[in-house]
Amino acid sequence: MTDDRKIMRVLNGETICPPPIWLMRQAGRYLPEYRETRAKAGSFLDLCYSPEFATEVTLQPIRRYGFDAAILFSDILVIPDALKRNVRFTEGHGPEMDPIDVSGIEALKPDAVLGHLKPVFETVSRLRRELPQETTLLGFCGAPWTVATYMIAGKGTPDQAPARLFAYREPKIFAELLAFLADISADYLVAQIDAGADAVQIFDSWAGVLGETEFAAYAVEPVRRIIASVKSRRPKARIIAFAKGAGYMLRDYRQKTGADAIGLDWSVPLAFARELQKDGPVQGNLDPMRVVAGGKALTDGIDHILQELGQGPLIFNLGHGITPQADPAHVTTLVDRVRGWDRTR
Ligand SMILES: Cc1c2[nH]c(c1CCC(=O)O)Cc1[nH]c(c(CCC(=O)O)c1C)Cc1[nH]c(c(CCC(=O)O)c1C)Cc1[nH]c(c(C)c1CCC(=O)O)C2
Repeated sequence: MTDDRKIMRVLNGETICPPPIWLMRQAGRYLPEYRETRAKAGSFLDLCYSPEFATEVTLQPIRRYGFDAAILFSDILVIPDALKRNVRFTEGHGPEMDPIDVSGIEALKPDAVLGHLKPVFETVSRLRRELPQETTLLGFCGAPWTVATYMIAGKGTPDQAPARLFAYREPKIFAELLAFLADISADYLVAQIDAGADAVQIFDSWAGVLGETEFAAYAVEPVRRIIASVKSRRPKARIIAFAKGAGYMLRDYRQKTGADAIGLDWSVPLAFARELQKDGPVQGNLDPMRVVAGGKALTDGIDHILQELGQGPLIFNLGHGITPQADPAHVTTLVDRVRGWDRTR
């Protein structure tokens, strides 16, 4: 019997025409209904830890656009929050937390993490009950490198220099931090899968600031460790790995990490993406600014991706998260255009 979840079929290597679609950050501030629920929920973390509100905002983009996947509403920084790093999201500042040092890393304990994240698993279970059967439910976590960059700087910085510097000065303790984060992230993903997630995505949003040697040690190795751990326990788990900005270093990223599909940002040339697609499914890679611009910038960008990648296993997505300025009507145009694509035309 064929699986009616199209995204799961693509993750298993099938080519589907037109390709299934979801958007990174599809639940978010560009939607008026999100802003309304967000205002009711209290702080951003309150929203993440409220199964009722988190379920509601996850479902909002599914109701509006009928995307082929719903992504659990949460944040990659719930892991440092569960590690008691005093994470806060203040209006206009982006995420902040207490910066960690060597002694702070040595004192980290995994024990209370999964207990703290119980409301997230409750959200996943509710979602699986409420979603249409054909909608793939995606769980996620941040890649250890990306999570560590925020933990060390205590915030996002333009090129995450504090974490790069820390890694050069303290390579041993830094590697220990990444291995620690990899192990709790693997447990976290397994718990999401057990609660009802069909597949999971690992977000390495800051992979692109790493040099070659560091990419191997800090981006590839910890993600490989997570995937090996998850797959040893849940062999049917399907995993998408998204290393933003990694460029040519993606050439053997799938093989080296064991990911089923790889996410591509918009800077990846489509000819190179086609090479990567010979080894398995790819996901991406429309520039989110094309969705803000609309018009010909939007439709040309969509058509180019469909022409170049539509003959192989593709999950249509953006190359990074949709931004608050995007017009919800442009998203309708995007979804209609992808769904209306006919490769024989
Ligand atoms: C680096 C990163 C973070 N969080 C995430 C990443 C990796 C992906 C990426 O690179 O975008 C992942 C994330 N964050 C959020 C989701 C929800 C699911 C979805 O994709 O719809 C997911 C998958 C909600 C969110 N996470 C955040 C918001 C906006 C906060 C709000 O609503 O007030 C949302 C909807 C806050 C957040 N969280 C983070 C930042 C840097 C910010 C501030 C930037 C911003 O405001 O857009 C950390």
